[in-house]
Amino acid sequence: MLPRINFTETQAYKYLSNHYIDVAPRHLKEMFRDDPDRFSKFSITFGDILFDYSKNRINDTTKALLVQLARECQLNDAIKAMFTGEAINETEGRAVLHTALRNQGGEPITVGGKDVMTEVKAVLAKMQAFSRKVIGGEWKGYTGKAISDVVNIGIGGSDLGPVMVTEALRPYKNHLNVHFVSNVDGTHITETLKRVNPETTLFLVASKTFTTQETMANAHTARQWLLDSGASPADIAKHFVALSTNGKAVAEFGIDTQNMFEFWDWVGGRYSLWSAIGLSIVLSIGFDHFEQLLKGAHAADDHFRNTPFEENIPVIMALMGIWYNNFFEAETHAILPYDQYLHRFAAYFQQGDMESNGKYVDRNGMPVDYQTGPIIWGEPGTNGQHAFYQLIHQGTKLIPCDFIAPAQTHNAVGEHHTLLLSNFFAQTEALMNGKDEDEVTAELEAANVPAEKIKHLAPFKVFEGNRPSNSFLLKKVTPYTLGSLIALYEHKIFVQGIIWNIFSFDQWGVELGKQLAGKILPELRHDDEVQSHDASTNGLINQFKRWR
Ligand SMILES: O=P(O)(O)OC[C@H]1O[C@@](O)(CO)[C@@H](O)[C@@H]1O
Repeated sequence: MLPRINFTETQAYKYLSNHYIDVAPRHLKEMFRDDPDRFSKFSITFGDILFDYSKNRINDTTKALLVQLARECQLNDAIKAMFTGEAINETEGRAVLHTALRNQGGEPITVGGKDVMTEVKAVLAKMQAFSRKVIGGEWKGYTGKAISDVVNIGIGGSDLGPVMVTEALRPYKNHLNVHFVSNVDGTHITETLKRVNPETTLFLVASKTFTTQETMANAHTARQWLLDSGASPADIAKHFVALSTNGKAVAEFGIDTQNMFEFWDWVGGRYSLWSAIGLSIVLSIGFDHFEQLLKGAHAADDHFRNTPFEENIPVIMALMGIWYNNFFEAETHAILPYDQYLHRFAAYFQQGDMESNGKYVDRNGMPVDYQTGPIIWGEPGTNGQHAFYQLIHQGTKLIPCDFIAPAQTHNAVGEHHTLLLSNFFAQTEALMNGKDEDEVTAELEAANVPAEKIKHLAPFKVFEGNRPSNSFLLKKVTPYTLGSLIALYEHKIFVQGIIWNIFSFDQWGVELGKQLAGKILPELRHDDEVQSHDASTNGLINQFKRWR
């Protein structure tokens, strides 16, 4: 069982609350001026990843107190509980073992007295064998042609991870075209089916529960599309495989369970890309690269499990986030990858973080009286600079940012990468240093702006600075480094959930909307006016009926 500690009642929290009063007014510019070792002190190199957290509003005391907070919240015990398969997802009575999916250590990991590594390895072998047949052209469609296109039908954790990884690792992709359909909006499946040939298309129905409304609707539409194209029911097996924990529902859909790639209840949907849900990744980049992704994640697991908190990247990431979330009252956290291939990285962690820690009830079942999970958002740089950086630089909200960039690009054209990286370095420097009134005035004078205009203009051109950021510099985005980076973020989320005394691995909050949609659906299947809801919902539904 996970500890039940209210972090706001710990000694560390009390010290941090007082410390905040001292350190909050200090400017990062002064902190760097007063401590020449600041960068070396507050950065960690982990393989080909440099994590620089020196541009945070902290000093040695802050770091020590935050680490003490982690200790007082018994984080070590919680880490052991997760890695050893304890049922830490207590409301669902499940272990949380996405780490087992990428375990390279060879040691057994038991759930319910059974070593799960046997099954994990068996499914990986099945994925490897299957992908070889599809990529190699041995797997044929109903007219005897090789597969050219793969369509992953899934949503949430059965979509976002595969999308993010296949996009991030585009430089490693093979000849197969991989498509993703997630939304129940008919546009998504319609626009995708326009682009593929039924004879050479393989559908992956990706659903842990195999009951998700959107996925089942899209899968049935795809199945009908195949039949309408001339395939027989017997041909379904050539064009559909299932990625699921629910063999019964897979069989009921009409997919041969021989064509099912299994995973297990101890794999959370938003932590499932390492499992059979990752089959679209394997088909896109090949099993060997997928294995590198797993190995990179395992290396991060090792780092997280065996490194003292002071030098532990996920722990430091988490504690920085708690410092802003619970002491500076920041409400969001921006993830800004300076790498176009990582354009879905922030979206992936919107689910990963917000579905894990968007909770208001603590592990005792009581409403919390402090802030829990932040709002995660972000877009690639440099595009964000032309969209929302105005607010980050000069808005009234404090927005802690993670900047991520590769030292080496996969597309060395002209000096594009140098231009990109110059912006990557400049943005965190600008956020930290800002530009004071003297500097603004000097610039305007140098530009021969008349004094009375300078007086009027200067306030709008001053940047307060002192706006915090983390920087992740990767040597290159490869399957291995990407695997490590994703796992580092996963463990950050875990650490924050432990300290906030919440359960990070269930998601009861997604159920009510689904439940109500299930009640409204039959009301939309006829044209009679509805009066069964509040005036707004009735009004909306009835106008919809008049207009459709
Ligand atoms: O994989 P499946 O069972 O179809 O669930 C899809 C997604 O739906 C949820 O919102 C849970 O209902 C996410 O947690 C999950 O990743």
